[in-house]
Amino acid sequence: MVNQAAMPLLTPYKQAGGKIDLSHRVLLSPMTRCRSYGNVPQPHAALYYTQRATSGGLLITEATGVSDTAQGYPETPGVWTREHVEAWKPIVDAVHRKGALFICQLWHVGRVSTNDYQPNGQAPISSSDIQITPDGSGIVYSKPRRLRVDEIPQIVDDFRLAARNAIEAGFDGVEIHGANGYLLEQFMKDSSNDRTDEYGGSLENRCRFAVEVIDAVVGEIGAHRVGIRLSPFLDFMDCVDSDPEALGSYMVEQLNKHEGFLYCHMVEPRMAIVDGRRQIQHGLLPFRKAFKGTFIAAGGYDREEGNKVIENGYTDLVSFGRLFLANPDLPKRFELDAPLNKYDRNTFYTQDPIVGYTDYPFLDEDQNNSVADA
Ligand SMILES: Cc1cc2nc3c(=O)[nH]c(=O)nc-3n(C[C@H](O)[C@H](O)[C@H](O)COP(=O)(O)O)c2cc1C
Repeated sequence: MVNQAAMPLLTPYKQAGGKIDLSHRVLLSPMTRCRSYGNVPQPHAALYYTQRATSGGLLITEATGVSDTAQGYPETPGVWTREHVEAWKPIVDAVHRKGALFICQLWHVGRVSTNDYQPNGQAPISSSDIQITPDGSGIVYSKPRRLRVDEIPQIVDDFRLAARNAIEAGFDGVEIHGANGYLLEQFMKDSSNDRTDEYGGSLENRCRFAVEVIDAVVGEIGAHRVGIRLSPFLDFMDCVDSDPEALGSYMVEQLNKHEGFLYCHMVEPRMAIVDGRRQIQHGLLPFRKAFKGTFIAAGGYDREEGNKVIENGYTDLVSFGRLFLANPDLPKRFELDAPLNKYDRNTFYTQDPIVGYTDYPFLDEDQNNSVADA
């Protein structure tokens, strides 16, 4: 039998002088699951996350709201009230009992929302009043309201307090959601930011809000507990930048100013079709090279591609989204090169506490062995 335990994804990783000390490099990507009724994390989340927790693993939570204006999807969790903190505690404890690190992703949707999700039915807030163009999916996001300069410190402070709350709930750190077209990106990218004040125009100005959030969160809980997720190449939610390399590089420079920053987590450009096959474009190398700390790559990875990018040093760690959603024992399956459960898109964002959430099957032990020996 081949000794597959030595495969690159399953080798340990230890961050020099930092918190990350892992037995393998197969991370759970942050994934919104819409099962936190009334924004309160539920006991079924403890089962979902512990199913995916391993000793020496690292999990990132679904995006978690920093305030009552941060919402744009049904039943997503928050971390801005005492009730939220108390509800997270047993979930975090359960994951820790399995020996995994657990990071809370902090989120503000900005304009990816409708008035129905907002307090008093007000308009969602954003960097501008540019509405997301309806894409035929049936969802129409509301026209946002441009934040005034004097309102921005309050939003920055919401991130700071949410980070403090996450630490109080027991999380090992936070990941600032600076990706996928949400509020931080609405400021960073030039398609969604038409401001003419100090938060718009130049790259430095467009990144000012994100940098203020990073600085405030680092000031509150320490750089060693703060990571960030960025997706300079993506065009989700109409957020596109005309120079993604410059944007990503500028942000990495800002992170490097914080000695011991927890990690930089970046999402690949969209998959390209090459010779009829979907391929990852591997656009993150310049950022990986420039960033001084732990680097996480995400977006389209599987066992083969994940092993490749660890082996050639393209990244330190890889996060897996849909494959981990559907395969609670993903590291085990990778180890055995076992077949994977298929994910069901129809239940990604539904509210059932079990179906499509905690009912994806684990490998049966006998099947494990036969696959490993094959
Ligand atoms: C159901 C679902 C929910 C997601 N929610 C989030 C989220 O809350 N925060 C985030 O940064 N990305 C989110 N993503 C993106 C994933 O983290 C990941 O980047 C994406 O699925 C690509 O990786 P994959 O090919 O491994 O699935 C979500 C993806 C899916 C499928």
